[in-house]
Amino acid sequence: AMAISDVGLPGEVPWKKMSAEELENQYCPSQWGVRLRAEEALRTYSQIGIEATRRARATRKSLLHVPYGDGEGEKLDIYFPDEAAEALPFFLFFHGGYWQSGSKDESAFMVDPLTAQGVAVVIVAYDIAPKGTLDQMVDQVTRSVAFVQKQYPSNEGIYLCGHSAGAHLAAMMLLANWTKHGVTPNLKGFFLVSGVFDLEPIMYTSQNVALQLTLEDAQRNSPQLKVAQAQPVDPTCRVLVVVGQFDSPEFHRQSWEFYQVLSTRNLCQGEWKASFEQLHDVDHFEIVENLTQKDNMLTQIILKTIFQ
Ligand SMILES: N[C@@H](CC(=O)c1ccccc1NC=O)C(=O)O
Repeated sequence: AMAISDVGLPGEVPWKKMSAEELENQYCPSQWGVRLRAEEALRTYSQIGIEATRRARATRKSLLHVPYGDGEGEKLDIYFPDEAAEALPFFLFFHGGYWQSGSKDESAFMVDPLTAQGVAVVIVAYDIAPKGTLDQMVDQVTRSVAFVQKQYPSNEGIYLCGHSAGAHLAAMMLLANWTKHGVTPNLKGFFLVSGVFDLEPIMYTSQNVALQLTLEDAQRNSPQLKVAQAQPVDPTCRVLVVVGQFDSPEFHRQSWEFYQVLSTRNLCQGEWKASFEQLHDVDHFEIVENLTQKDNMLTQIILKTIFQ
């Protein structure tokens, strides 16, 4: 089969040497599970998310469908710990689904174990494609973070977590210009779970039918290309890049290369306090499904980071 492109240095951009079919497969997470077949893996993920959300809404104090902007899709859900407190850490979650599926209403996976330890959890909705463009989604996520800071100015830290496409949106917040939002959020940590940080290969997959990314869109929205020029907001802010053992080689490469660029001393002084973790025995979906469990490795890493 024809390679997508023959330009680029060999070894540096392995995806450019792949056939269209191979690239499609590398960027189809449900093909890589070891326990369930594709449709079953997606159905299980959705069922666990729906059940966790039902439970969170039934058992936790919450504010649901709170508008963070004027748009119909600009809503977020806040779940609170049982004990009222003035100052809480806030954990914001951005769901995945390749910027074209998923919703906040089936993504409250981590609410139970985090609120039980005194963390407020915010599940953020954004306008997925084709309604929303990538630039609009990045702007919405930026405004959702600014909104939480404005509503809870005495928060004990804002932690951003995203999965897959949501990890991309969270990573874009490393580049945000907060001055035009009238507030600097108290960002203390990023948890980037099985993310995509260089969007160019996505252009050559079926995902781009809905996304319609041009090369300029992809480059402008690729934290992999832009983060070296960004200023760390707070030198103590941690960035954890995590990928599942059974994520595809391309997902492993995306996470590893993003961690590498974060750990490289950059032009604007300093570097991010980044770490990299490959989580044992989980695929692209189990890595998030397991956040419903308090004794899960990633849940423990998140709690340790928040309460260190
Ligand atoms: N169509 C994709 C679905 C997918 O990628 C996905 C689904 C739910 C949550 C995250 C996902 N991936 C990245 O955003 C697949 O079959 O794997």
